[in-house]
Amino acid sequence: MRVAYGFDDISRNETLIHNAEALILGFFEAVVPGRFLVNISPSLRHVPSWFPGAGFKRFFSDLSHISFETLYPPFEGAKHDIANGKKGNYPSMAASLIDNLPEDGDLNRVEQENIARNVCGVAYVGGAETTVSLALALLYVLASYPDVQGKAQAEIDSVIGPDRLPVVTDIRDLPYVHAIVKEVGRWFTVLPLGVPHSNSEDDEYDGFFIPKGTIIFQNNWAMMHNPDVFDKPFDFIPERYLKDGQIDPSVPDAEAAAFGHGRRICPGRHFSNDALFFMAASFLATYTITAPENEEGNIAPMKLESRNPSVK
Ligand code: HEM
Repeated sequence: MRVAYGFDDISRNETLIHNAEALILGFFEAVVPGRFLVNISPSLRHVPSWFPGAGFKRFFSDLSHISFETLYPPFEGAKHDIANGKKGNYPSMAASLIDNLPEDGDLNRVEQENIARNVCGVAYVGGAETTVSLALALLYVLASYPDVQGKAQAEIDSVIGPDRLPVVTDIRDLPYVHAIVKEVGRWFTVLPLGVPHSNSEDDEYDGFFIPKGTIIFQNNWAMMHNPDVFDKPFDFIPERYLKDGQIDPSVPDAEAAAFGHGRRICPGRHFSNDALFFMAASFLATYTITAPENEEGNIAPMKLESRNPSVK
């Protein structure tokens, strides 16, 4: 929220977070092939919304309302803040895009403002659930693998010391923490089947004919857990990314598949990698993450699960 719009105000953020979550859940429900009969029989789009079986119309009408609420109020809020000289304490995408908009009355103003609004909205919606999900996975693995956590803390103690907190540029000097970030992205694979695509022309792959318009899922999870590429793929082993104590760039990381492929590959991957490194290094420098204890004082089993069937 702070990166997209520069907002720090928790109560203001709560509404926006709530709307964005509802939008993401709705989006992932909507893209499930066959979820709505209208995808199979497009003529159903002509039936009125009160007609039995036309629940999809109400679903999309609600989603369109949530989409409006997610896109417009925060951007208008950022514009209002800037117009009133409140730039916020941190740089934000909205602040820099709004600063560069053409003057009111310029012929390009409406189009450029639309683009700026959508860029901020998509960055927030696309980045929030995914990065938060990966951050939870990070806490889970740190609590589950105390030896990994201990090695990372020892690295931070020896490189950074007790007098300051780590920053993003420390990544070069903290290869073990960097390897944890790479391994959690591979091991967890936030969007296991990516985002569905469709081919615009007939195609053939490996002897299979793929007619135009086929819905295609990428099995990113399988690529990131391929035993021919990764030894013990289900184990959490940051060391697989290290060679002679440094990051080994020849080992495929999340950027090889977990962020999608081709020209629609996730544009937020570098930001997300940096954000996760920053979180990991900050947690490790200030806390020791442990699994919760049950009433008898024993370690309670943990389960990593998400409300969203597509984002783990
Ligand atoms: C752990 C974090 C993230 C993961 C695992 C992730 C994963 C993905 C995947 C799999 C896609 C679909 C790519 C495809 O169609 O093949 C995607 C698209 C996208 N992501 Fe991310 N993402 C993450 C974080 C972010 C962040 C932080 C941002 C923005 C700041 C972002 C913005 C986007 C956008 C705008 C798209 C749509 C791109 C397009 O369709 O052209 N993502 N992401």
